[in-house]
Amino acid sequence: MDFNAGGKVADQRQQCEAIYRRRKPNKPTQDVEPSKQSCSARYVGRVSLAPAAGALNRKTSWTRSLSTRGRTSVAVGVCFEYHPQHKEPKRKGKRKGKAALPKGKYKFEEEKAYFQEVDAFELLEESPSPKPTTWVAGNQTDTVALPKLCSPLDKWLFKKLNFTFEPSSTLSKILQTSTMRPIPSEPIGGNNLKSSSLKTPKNSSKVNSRLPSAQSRFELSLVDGNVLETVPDVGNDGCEDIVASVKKLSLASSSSDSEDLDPFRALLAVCGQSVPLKFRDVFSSYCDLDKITKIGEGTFGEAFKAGNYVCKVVPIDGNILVNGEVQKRSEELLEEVVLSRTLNYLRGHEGDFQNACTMFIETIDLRVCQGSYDAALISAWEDWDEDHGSENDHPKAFPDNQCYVVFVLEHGGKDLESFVLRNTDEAQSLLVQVTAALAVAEAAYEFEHRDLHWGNILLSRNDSVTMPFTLEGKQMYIQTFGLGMSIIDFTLSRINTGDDILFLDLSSDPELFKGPKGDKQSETYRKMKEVTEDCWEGSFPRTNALWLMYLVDVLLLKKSFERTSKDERDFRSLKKRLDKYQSAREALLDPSFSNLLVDGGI
Ligand SMILES: Nc1ncnc2c1ncn2[C@@H]1O[C@H](COP(=O)(O)OP(=O)(O)OP(=O)(O)O)[C@@H](O)[C@H]1O
Repeated sequence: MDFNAGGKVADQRQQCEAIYRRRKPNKPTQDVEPSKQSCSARYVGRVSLAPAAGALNRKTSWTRSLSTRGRTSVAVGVCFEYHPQHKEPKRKGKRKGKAALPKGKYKFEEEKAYFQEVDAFELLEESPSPKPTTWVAGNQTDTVALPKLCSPLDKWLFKKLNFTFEPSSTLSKILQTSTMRPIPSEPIGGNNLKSSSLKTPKNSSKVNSRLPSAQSRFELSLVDGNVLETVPDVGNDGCEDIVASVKKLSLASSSSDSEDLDPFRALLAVCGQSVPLKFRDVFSSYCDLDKITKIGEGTFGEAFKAGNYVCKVVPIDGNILVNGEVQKRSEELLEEVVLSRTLNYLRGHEGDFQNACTMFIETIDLRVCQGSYDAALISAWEDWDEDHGSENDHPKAFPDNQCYVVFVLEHGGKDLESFVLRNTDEAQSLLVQVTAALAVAEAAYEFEHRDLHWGNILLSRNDSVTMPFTLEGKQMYIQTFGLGMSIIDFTLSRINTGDDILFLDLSSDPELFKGPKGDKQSETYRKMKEVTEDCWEGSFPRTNALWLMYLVDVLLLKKSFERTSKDERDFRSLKKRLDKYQSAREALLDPSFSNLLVDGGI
């Protein structure tokens, strides 16, 4: 490749220390009078409590790992129950919230020294991450200004009452395809499709996605109208009455009584359930419970490996703080579901075959669970904590009535932060894969990821030589050198589903843009703000190019792999050119990528 060409307050602070570990150090404390706190603070006003005394000590990059991708906000309302959790002190020398460090070739000392150097130089504090504000669904044609921070479901209701008297067509579509059920324990890429589920011509995708997935079977079967026939026995308790549930929901949605539009019920319906399940019902579909292992954690999610899949467990709607954060609400999850389902369509099973790729993580299934954490999950959580030192609260704190959404995802491998790249070939392929994925999603859905930091890019090794994708009708292949890449975490992403524009209004999260000067991730948020002029509903594919520039920086500054000084010069000149591109689509035309792209001849 030739790159040259191209609380509450004071009395509670002490207790708060245990659960506000992720807060940024060195931030001025913003105390809030109890009188000013209210339930609505959960959505609109976010209140900072004093950071833990220990947190005032500057963290090193070495311990910052997860925090950079965590959220910093703390929403406090009088309406939450306060449940302080007493975690045991971290084991010395462990990286908090980190995936296992690669063994063997991993140059631990070298990378540690590098991080220390970086800390001394540029990273004065953690990059702030977005607050979990509510999703906003806009509509290109609506001229009526929507309130800024109302729930998507409210907006759906708003639109229904004022415009169409129908639920959002995006949500309707999702409801129509609410039951995606993988066959339990089937290996990824298994090919035992049932003939009944293959009747639709929509399966004739031009895209050679890796292999037909379990999910496609269910989506296809839904197109056939065989929903109940093809739903296997997975967690049957909760989904006996899927159709009734969905019907009930649509009836509710045509009523003018907003109380009928219970977002939790909508979420259940979207997940093809009428009642929440128990964890063991869901997990036992994928593996023996004693085989569950934890593989990662985020501010909101605990990620467990179950068979060949990853189950990300996100607590919802509860009143206790989890990992220092107010829990996400059903309506927020509804939007995330719509977004991840929409990206699933890119896999070529449905819809726009002009644009297709398999580089966005596949959402295999979505489930709503209720209850305290299962013993098997607690045991997996504790094992991981023992090995890695969890930054999250111990899940035994969850009460019996706690609800969760379980995202059953394709296993995408390790995140770029912990993955050890071997050489320049792999690094270049990674860049081309990310660029192509963004280009495809831009073309299909005006997609912008808006938070593509190194924790949100997953990598794995396989025996592939190329990776296919289709961009604006043209099929292409990327040379992979055996590296597979998947993009995760669409919390900040913006997408135009064709019916709705889904985006997170980052103007309501000023902290996001106050990260340390010189920190590449923080600078990228700031550059996005410049580009969008803080108007986050609009389409600004340039933000994708900004994250590509960030990625080049990460490869140059934070990853060590076999490379020459010419390779480094080439990366630097690529970065300069990326600065001129207005989108990932433009970036994909960069001459330096051409050697890794093979025309599929279509
Ligand atoms: N599909 C997957 N395959 C492999 N690992 C995964 C997968 N999904 C999540 N993980 C692991 O779990 C971690 C947490 O996941 P994720 O970032 O989605 O959680 P989150 O709570 O949304 O994070 P954030 O703190 O950014 O909000 C990831 O960094 C990754 O290590």
